[in-house]
Amino acid sequence: MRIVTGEEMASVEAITMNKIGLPGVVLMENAGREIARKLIEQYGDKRYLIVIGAGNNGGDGFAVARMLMEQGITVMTCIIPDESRFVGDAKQHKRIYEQSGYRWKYWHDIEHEWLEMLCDLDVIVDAMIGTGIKGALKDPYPAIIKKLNRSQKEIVSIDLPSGVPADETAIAHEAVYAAKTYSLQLMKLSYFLEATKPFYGEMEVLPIGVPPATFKHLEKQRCVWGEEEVFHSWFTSSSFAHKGNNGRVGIIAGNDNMPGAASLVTTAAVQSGAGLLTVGTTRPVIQAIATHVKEAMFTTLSANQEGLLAPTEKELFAFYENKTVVTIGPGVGRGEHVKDMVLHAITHFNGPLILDADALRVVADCLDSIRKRKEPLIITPHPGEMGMLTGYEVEQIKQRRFEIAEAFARENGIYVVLKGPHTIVAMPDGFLTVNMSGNEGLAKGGSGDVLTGMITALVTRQKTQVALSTSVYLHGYAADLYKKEGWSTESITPSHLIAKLPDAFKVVTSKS
Ligand SMILES: NC(=O)C1=CN([C@@H]2O[C@H](COP(=O)(O)OP(=O)(O)OC[C@H]3O[C@@H](n4cnc5c(N)ncnc54)[C@H](O)[C@@H]3O)[C@@H](O)[C@H]2O)[C@@H](O)CC1
Ligand SMILES: Nc1ncnc2c1ncn2[C@@H]1O[C@H](COP(=O)(O)OP(=O)(O)O)[C@@H](O)[C@H]1O
Ligand SMILES: [K+]
Repeated sequence: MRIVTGEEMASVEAITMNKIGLPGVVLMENAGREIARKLIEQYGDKRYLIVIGAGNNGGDGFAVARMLMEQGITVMTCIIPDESRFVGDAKQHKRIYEQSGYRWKYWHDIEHEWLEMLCDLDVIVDAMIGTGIKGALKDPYPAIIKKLNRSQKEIVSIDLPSGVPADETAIAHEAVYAAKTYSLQLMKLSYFLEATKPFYGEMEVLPIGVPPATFKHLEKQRCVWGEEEVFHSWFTSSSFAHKGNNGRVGIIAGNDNMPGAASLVTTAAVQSGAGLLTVGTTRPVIQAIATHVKEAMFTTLSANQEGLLAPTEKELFAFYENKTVVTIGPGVGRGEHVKDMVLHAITHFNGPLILDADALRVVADCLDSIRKRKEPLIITPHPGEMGMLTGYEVEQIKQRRFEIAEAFARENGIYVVLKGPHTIVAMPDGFLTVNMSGNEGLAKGGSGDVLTGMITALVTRQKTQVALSTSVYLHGYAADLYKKEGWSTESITPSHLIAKLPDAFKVVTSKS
């Protein structure tokens, strides 16, 4: 499922109409039929108010109103702008509605009896503004939206909650708080942002007949990576595989005060299929974790007086030998020692390199070396770490996460896993995948270490993009499985996630 901005949606619709030859009125008819069908399925024979704006979103509203009325359902249709404002497909659908014998009223004529009207209606359909919103909301929309939001009625928005932009533009005005949003054909980007998602309520995508052939014309390709994609992209190990085929994994993690991070990343990698795994860490960390990570081998790396890893060049070269992937970061602590180690791996390790947690703090200083690197480099920042890398405030990262992740991946030729609800994976060529699994049970120290372990294991056995997007999906899905079993999200810990991986991984062999 693709994710688009308003402009991108308009561009695929334009190709549908102008090149493929499917008229806009037909798309609008399809939208009306799908939405009316859904409304009847969800709410049945209730009393509806359809609130219509002057653009094509309003045109959808006329189509929905007509189709509900054709079923004998009670509908009150009201329009906000002067009727002369309707043009094109919306004008055509207004005409079809009127020629079918149905009536509408002006909003300003019914406004004074709004409170009485509320007693006689159950569902409000918001067909005021969709992807065509421009700038700050103009009168009378803010006041109308306030009224609708206060009505305590079920509001269903067509395509977008009116007032919410489809893209990453911040909203500084009123917007409809919908109980449900029926998004037309493709998902809109603002659904994935913390500031705008709450306006959507429950979101469902309804097909309106835009041919998939048009999607390849989209300049930016963004997709949801879910169960279907995980299943179809998975490359199964051969039954003749030996441990060497499943990756010789090296993880540099932990410090004397943080053995837990090393333990979580390692256990998650083992549980995700790593063939041979070596942990490079301090002696005390090895003593602390060796008994419960039985499958791992250990290499003692030098530490400084504070118990932080400070491996010598010789130790690092020896560590890279025969490794098909190296991961650096979880629990390594902060300090100069980290920069030396990370820069060394960027320059001298000839394989996929994953940088996480404390290792990310030094990435901004290593960008010249990163750009020269040939093998894949993967970073896994949360918004705070992404802020450090790019110089943006955390709030800016959250608001413009698609744009920032994509730009950073492209400019530096790397893979960016920008974590948080709806984690984004950005590829060096600008392709983005977005995750829909996971819940607030993951918002705990150590969850990121588990994800990094999973990525480490998968990167040597799958295409890099598949390994990253699939790890992110399964990581969140493991948390969702607990929720489905009735666990409270408070009780889900990173260790539980690892214990659930065998169930989560069932997705790669069979669809539920
Ligand atoms: N034939 C088509 O073009 C199709 C369009 N579709 C629908 O059309 C929508 C997009 O249509 P449009 O591009 O006409 O745009 P919209 O109908 O989403 O919005 C444009 C209308 O909103 C008003 N508006 C914009 N910004 C405003 C602001 N800040 N304050 C107050 N009013 C504002 C404009 O004056 C105009 O009347 C989609 O969301 C979808 O619902 C679908 O029916 C598919 C077919
Ligand atoms: N509310 C949430 N919903 C979904 N996923 C979440 C949520 N909060 C955190 N996560 C996920 O949990 C992980 C947390 O990683 P991170 O912040 O690096 O934690 P840590 O450094 O403590 O391991 C990421 O994969 C993130 O996407
Ligand atoms: K709308």
